[in-house]
Amino acid sequence: MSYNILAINPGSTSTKIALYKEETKVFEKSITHTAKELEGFDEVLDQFEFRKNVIKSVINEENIDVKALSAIVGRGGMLPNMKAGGYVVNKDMLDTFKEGLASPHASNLGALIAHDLAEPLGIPAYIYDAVTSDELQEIAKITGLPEIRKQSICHVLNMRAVSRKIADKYGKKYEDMDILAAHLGGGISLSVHHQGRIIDCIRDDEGPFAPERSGSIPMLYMVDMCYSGEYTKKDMIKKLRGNGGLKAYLGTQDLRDVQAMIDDGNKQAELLFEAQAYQISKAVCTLSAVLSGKYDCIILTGGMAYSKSLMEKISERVGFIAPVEVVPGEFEMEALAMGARRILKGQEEAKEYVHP
Ligand SMILES: Nc1ncnc2c1ncn2[C@@H]1O[C@H](COP(=O)(O)OP(=O)(O)OP(=O)(O)O)[C@@H](O)[C@H]1O
Ligand SMILES: CCCC(=O)O
Repeated sequence: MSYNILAINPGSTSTKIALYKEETKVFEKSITHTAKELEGFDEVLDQFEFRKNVIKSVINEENIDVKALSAIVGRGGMLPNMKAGGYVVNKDMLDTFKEGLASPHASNLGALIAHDLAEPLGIPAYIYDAVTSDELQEIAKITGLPEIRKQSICHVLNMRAVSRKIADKYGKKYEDMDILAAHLGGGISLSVHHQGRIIDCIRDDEGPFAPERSGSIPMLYMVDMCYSGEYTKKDMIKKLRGNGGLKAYLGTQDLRDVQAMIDDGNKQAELLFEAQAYQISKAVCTLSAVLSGKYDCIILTGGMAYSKSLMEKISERVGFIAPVEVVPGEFEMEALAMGARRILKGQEEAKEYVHP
């Protein structure tokens, strides 16, 4: 039996769509959404019809025979109570989104749209390796306040996909490797993979600043800003995700622009580039303690991993821990489709989501 899988990935500034026939990508398209296009939507879930129509247009343009689809898989969002791997999009999951129990994130639309498109076709809708998949060991969940338990949030989908690729390269099973991975995209997160499980992570709000995110800030400054009366909660969250990091300093979240600024002699851009490498390296070193420095490798992935100079600066600082593997870009569409394929082939069981 051959499987045709449609993968959809709603991101903060784009919607990606891909069709896989078995392991082969038939096409992939990324539709960029301008800030102006999205500014009319108050909440992420308000973008449902807009994003769905974008996907439907691509389906029409690419002449996809939807009747031949075996399943639709969406990127999993900020749902509570998730483990890594695949889930069937069920009623409990849809209710959880509709009741606003998932923090806002564009990927929340993945499940909703996948379900809406799959239901009339009588095929399953899945999500895979959701952002909030949480398999942290107990000790990693402790914070300094008893009322706050750390919840895992990281680029699970890409970091697990790249880790599997590196395991292949090493001729080993992913489940037999100890890997420290850093996803360096518009947002940055890092994770420790031990026996196929992410047992600790550095979330995007507790680590390095990123092209469009503030990363961690000494907390007393944040408390002062929150209570200054100048900012709403929404403003503050936008500083954390969307308007922080390189963008806040230099007006661009594109590392290539920053590199061009440096070439033009911009000293602030140079300092920020150094600081970006410095903070990422410190985060890698922090996580290195989780497995007492014993890692098969460190993986640097995501869009920023295309920057040779950034990779050299980080490798110089962290290479003493383990070999550094640079895997530029992201493999999220492939990871979604291959996850769904494993489920369809019976190699992996899709979990049933339970309302929290
Ligand atoms: N060839 C390149 N050289 C240097 N930097 C690059 C290159 N290509 C992309 N980047 C940088 O990578 C960053 C975006 O990475 P990526 O595309 O992985 O992020 P995203 O998908 O928007 O967000 P996220 O990965 O957080 O979901 C940007 O700063 C971009 O400028
Ligand atoms: C760190 C959460 C994942 C994302 O921002 O895409």
